[in-house]
Amino acid sequence: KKPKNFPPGPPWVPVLGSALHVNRLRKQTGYLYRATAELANCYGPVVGLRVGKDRQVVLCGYEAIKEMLSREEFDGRPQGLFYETRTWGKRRGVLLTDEEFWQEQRRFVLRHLKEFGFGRRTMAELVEEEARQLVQAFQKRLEGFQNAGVVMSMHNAFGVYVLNTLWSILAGIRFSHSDLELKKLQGLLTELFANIDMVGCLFSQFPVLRFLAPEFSGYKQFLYIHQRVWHYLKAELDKHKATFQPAELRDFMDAYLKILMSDQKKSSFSESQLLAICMDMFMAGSETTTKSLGFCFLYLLLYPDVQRRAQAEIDAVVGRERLPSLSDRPKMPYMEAIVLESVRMFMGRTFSIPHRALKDTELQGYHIPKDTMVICNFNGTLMNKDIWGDPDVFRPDRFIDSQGSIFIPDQYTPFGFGKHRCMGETLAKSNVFLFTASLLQNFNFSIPPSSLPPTTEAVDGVTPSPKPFHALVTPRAVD
Ligand code: HEM
Repeated sequence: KKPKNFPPGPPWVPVLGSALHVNRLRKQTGYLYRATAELANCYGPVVGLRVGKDRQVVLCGYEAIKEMLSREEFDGRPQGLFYETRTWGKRRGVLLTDEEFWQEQRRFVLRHLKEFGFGRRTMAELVEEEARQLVQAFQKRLEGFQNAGVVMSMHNAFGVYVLNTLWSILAGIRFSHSDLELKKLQGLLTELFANIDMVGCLFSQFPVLRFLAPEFSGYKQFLYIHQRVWHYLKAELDKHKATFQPAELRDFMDAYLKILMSDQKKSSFSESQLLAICMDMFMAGSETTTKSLGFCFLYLLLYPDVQRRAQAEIDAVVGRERLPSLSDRPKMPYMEAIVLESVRMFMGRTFSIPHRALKDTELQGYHIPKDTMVICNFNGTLMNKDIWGDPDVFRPDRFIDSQGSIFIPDQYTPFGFGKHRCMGETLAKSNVFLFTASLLQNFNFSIPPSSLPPTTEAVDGVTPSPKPFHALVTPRAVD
């Protein structure tokens, strides 16, 4: 039964709630974010749903999103089977935990990512090294083809390089592009991301299905992938333990191990929690950044004039003698605006990570009972015509004011805000900036001859991906 004054939405039927209605709309529109945006057109910016056992409220307007993200009673994260299974039987990590446990762990992670986690090398050096490797890999592919160029698959060109910046910080590891185990793992994660949604999946909404239909409900595959990830991380942790030197901490794993060995550690610290943090970083950091880069290059193909303007800026600020560095960033507002616009195009097609009401409360005048899942549909802000005018157009200029400086409207919140704000924003933006600037400095990207322009329709999932696309990559002529 709908609670009194619960946000408006489609009718609830026994057991299924509004699941069939939402599913029908999803099939019609192709995406869950579009289905809920349609519901917002019908019922208003705060939509109330029930999907199986989950009571959900989807927010599609800036006012509602701002209110929810800035109020502490919405700082919970959902509970239940799905959130326990993903961290091997108990809710752990930093991505989907809450209250005191999460506060302690978030504080530790943030401090060590800043102070120590970047290790002996700074984050700038790490990202610059990966950008150099990326450019070299492209140059190698082009060897022998001179000016004719090579047609390359672009939607998956960045995964290993993004992962390397993250993994160097966490565990001091750099993968080679051909590492087979890593490729397998990345493939599994991508598959998982395409098969579940931000709001869970069939077995989390209808838990009995894990017994009745373990394969159909996604439970079996979910369990399998998370076990694979666990084995992968555990093997690394064992290596760290075997070579650990308390006086010479190498990376985040070492810093955490040191705390685990101290007498004063709080009860939220454990070895499984360390593995869960690594997995969360893996999941929150690699797919998001890689897909933002994917959308970035998709739009650069579709908007060659944006590419030319970026290259003119790179030539003027950096020249052609050295690769761009992060210290060039403040002098390159157009490149910075490309980063903001690419992330808008990516996050404008999805939701935030779900929050949970920690107590009975109100939001925008509606009653929200304790434990309701509350989720932001960023499509309602990042792709809103009233805010952006032409949201479907890739126009970095929208982030540049009349003085030529970066201007970011309040409604631009792809990293969330409030207490759960993204922990990897700086790293993600640095990666997108430097990888894109380094490639554009050296190559031109165009639609391959006799191919149609790539579609901007995405593959749905936890986060959207560009559909596979190719670019003709040619070396830039040196003047
Ligand atoms: C373009 C890339 C990225 C985007 C668009 C993005 C976006 C977000 C969003 C919307 C949230 C949820 C905020 C909320 O629940 O209110 C979030 C949380 C989070 N992100 Fe990111 N993120 C990105 C990259 C990264 C990277 C590279 C890392 C890791 C270094 C990371 C780690 C996290 C973590 C750990 C959280 C959970 C924070 C918490 O609940 O306290 N993210 N991110």
